[in-house]
Amino acid sequence: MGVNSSSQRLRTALSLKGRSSEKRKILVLGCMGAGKTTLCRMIAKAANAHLPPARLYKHTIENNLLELFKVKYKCCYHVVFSDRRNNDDLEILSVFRHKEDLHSTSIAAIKRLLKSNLYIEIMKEKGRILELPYNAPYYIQNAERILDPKFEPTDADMCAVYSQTVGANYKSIDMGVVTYEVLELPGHHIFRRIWADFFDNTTVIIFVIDLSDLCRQAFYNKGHLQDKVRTILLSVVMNRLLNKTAFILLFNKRDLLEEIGMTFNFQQLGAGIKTWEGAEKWYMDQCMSAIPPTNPVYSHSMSLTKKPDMNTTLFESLEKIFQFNTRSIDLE
Ligand SMILES: Nc1nc2c(ncn2[C@@H]2O[C@H](COP(=O)(O)OP(=O)(O)OP(=O)(O)O)[C@@H](O)[C@H]2O)c(=O)[nH]1
Ligand SMILES: [Mg+2]
Repeated sequence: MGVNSSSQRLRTALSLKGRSSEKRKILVLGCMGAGKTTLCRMIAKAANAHLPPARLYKHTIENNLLELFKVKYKCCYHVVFSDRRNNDDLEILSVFRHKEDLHSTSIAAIKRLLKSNLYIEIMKEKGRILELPYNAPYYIQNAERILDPKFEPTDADMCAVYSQTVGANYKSIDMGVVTYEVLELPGHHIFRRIWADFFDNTTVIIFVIDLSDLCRQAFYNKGHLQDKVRTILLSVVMNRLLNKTAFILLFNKRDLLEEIGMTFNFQQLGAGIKTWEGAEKWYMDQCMSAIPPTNPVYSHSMSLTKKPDMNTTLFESLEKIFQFNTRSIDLE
């Protein structure tokens, strides 16, 4: 998807006539790590709104890479590797605090670990798949470049990065007569308690859902992850401040569902579901059924980082919602 065609589509969606100095609020909600910040960044980019310069992402990207090895260390500190050097290297990284520049000792340790077959060894020893930080394979593939002292973050790096949103991530998109306020609220449960404080006058809620949850064993522990997203969604839609709000359910990380789902056992879901496509449909139906018939709702399944086909999906829905909204305002 070219940025220009995205910009055009988003501008069409947003450029409907409004009253002078009218504000329209788009609230972006969803669980932790679902992809809300990634989405807001893409909307801002398509709207040519101001984005922080790439160099400001450098430190966080390096920390994401380091985190990969810190998690490994926590998961396997008692495992004795065939190459004892691996333990020493993991130990070096576990105590390293990244302040300004990556230390040469840490860079050397990461490079050695990357050359080893550490992942395979850990999985063999532990007999289970590790919970790795978001986009671990991306960081492994791009580690050499990220470790280079002259490293400059690319667009793809900024898409892959994860840093938990604290407070609110706010973008104001000025279209002349109408200003769109895009507000992401953090997904951690501590912050979910205060979501409702931000519900008044919301035109659209974009609720982002991580499809790759379907490939996590925790999803199949009844009452835990499986019902979590639907329960959160239900508590949102039941709020009376949102009885006229339109919903867009954005099922994200389809790339991961497809990749991991190829070999995952979905029969645990029951209802004869065997494929990742079947699981996806089941999940989408479950979540859609949480929205009352009185609220306009659209749903889309996509991968924000791999194939962000927002032209035919998200922006189309926004266009329809704003058209409907403008008509109902005119009728009043
Ligand atoms: N593989 C894959 N990764 C994605 C996709 N969308 C987002 N991510 C990654 O998922 C991680 C979390 O994304 P964020 O957008 O920061 O998540 P968030 O919903 O804002 O999370 P909180 O702010 O903690 O509530 C990041 O590392 C993203 O790069 C996708 O479609 N596919
Ligand atoms: Mg966020």
